[in-house]
Amino acid sequence: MSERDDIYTRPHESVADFEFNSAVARVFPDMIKRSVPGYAETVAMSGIIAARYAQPGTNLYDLGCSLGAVTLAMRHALKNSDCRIIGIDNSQSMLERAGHYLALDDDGPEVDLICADICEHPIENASVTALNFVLQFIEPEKRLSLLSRIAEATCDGGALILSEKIAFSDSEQSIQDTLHHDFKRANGYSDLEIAQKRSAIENVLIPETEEVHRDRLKAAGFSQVIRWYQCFNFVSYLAVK
Ligand SMILES: Nc1ncnc2c1ncn2[C@@H]1O[C@H](C[S@+](CC[C@H]([NH3+])C(=O)[O-])CC(=O)[O-])[C@@H](O)[C@H]1O
Ligand SMILES: O=C(O)C(=O)Cc1ccccc1
Repeated sequence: MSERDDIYTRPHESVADFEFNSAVARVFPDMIKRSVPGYAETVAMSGIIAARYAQPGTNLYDLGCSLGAVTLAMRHALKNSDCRIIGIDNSQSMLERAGHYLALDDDGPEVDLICADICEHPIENASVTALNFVLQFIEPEKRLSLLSRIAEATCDGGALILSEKIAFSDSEQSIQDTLHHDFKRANGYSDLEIAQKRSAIENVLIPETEEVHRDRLKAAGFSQVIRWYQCFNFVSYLAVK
């Protein structure tokens, strides 16, 4: 169903900043699977975690839902619940495709797909929120306010699943970068594709260290933060209110 990601195969004189446009939406499942180590596990376990932390009569959010992979995992994991699942993304191209995937697989609780900026859209009555590889694309100065609004909207005992590409403060950075690039190469990306994608995301995907993430999650109002998954420089945290 998804086409192969060939967006950076040809040489570009100057590489434009990466954006979630229709060309990216078209190849997205292939792109994310070949670019993010552990992506499939992160999505599947987000469903398992959501089922554990969901509370009756609440909302489950998938913020920056793209094609709705986590939305679908939550819906499968919560088949007989009265929760509402809300997927939000500001890319119309992504949401249109998410709508098709959801229509093909409509078993489980109701899902709303909303085209909006997650930094602006209200979040309310949440028990579980997934922010899966999205905070890294939000301007750093807006990140605390988004996480604080999520924490504020989350009921006691509710949770945030935060998945991110992270940065390291020491020599671990170059080891993790090398292994990540080896992963991409093993998945069929050429050195040119890897280099051009790296320039495209340089100014838009801004990773931070684990320490910054943990301190900010606490400052936002979450009482406990655990790292439940890591594959190279891609990490997933569970933050419980
Ligand atoms: N301000 C914003 N408001 C709304 N959406 C945004 C914003 N900024 C970026 N996005 C959206 O966040 C998504 C990031 S992809 C998430 C993968 C998904 N979670 C998955 O588990 O498959 C991750 C990646 O491509 O590395 C894109 O769909 C953007 O349009
Ligand atoms: O970090 C990278 O090198 C990536 O390619 C991650 C990524 C995956 C999908 C869209 C944008 C960035």
